[in-house]
Amino acid sequence: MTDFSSGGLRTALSVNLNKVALVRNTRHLGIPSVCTAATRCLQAGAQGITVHPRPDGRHIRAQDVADLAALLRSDWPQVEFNIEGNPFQNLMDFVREFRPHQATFVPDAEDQFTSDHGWRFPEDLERLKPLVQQAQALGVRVSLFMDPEPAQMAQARATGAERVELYTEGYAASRGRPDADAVLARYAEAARAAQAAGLQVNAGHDLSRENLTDFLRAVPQVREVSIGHAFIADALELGYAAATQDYLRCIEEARA
Ligand SMILES: CC(=O)[C@@H](O)[C@H](O)COP(=O)(O)O
Ligand SMILES: NCC(=O)COP(=O)(O)O
Repeated sequence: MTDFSSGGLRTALSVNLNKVALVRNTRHLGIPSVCTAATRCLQAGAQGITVHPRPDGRHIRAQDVADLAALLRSDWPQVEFNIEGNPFQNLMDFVREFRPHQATFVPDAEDQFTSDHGWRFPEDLERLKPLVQQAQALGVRVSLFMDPEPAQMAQARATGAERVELYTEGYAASRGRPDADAVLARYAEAARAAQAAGLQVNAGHDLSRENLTDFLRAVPQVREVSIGHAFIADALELGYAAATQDYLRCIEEARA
């Protein structure tokens, strides 16, 4: 949950468990467990759990979503559950069955290597509206996965969605390049445009311990970062608890 206690906004850390499931799926032994991973990260202070149950089941599968929903409902009721996916594929089935706190609409093809673009407006506006309404009628907040384009944010809001998630691969890839400052400024501009349109802002994709603090210092009022690939890579070396604490420290450093 976002913490307003100090008057400022503390960005929530939502751990994406896709890659725990990816490793688990390489044997029929049930380990590593996504529920154990979630428990360890939440015990260490993470504020949310994110999963992306892709149609091909390459990592997170329907049973994982069911198990995590039950775990959070029973043991961690204050923790945000965020389910990502394409609402024109299998996402709405999960939204209807599990009613997560948030559904992140991602325009991925079924066979896509990984998420690599956001929604486009006006092309996607009319077809997204009814799905946003369906999710919200179930009490589910909707976040739209978006490229950092300020001019797209007013129409993103016109879908009825409450949030956008800025797709941050472009930021991560720009680090160390001559245009890095300009790229980061673009993300800040996109966030301000989103907020001016009445949207709250999340961020994710290729965020890491190396790039997270600078991003949050430059981009205002980010409500939630969802981090998976780099987080799980760090957890393989440090353990879930130490990795969680490192990422929480990165978030805190951005507030200093
Ligand atoms: C939407 C997004 O950027 C990520 O959350 C996505 O879940 C990554 O998917 P993979 O873990 O399958 O690469
Ligand atoms: N929405 C981004 C996410 O959940 C995880 O992306 P990544 O950290 O695995 O690139």
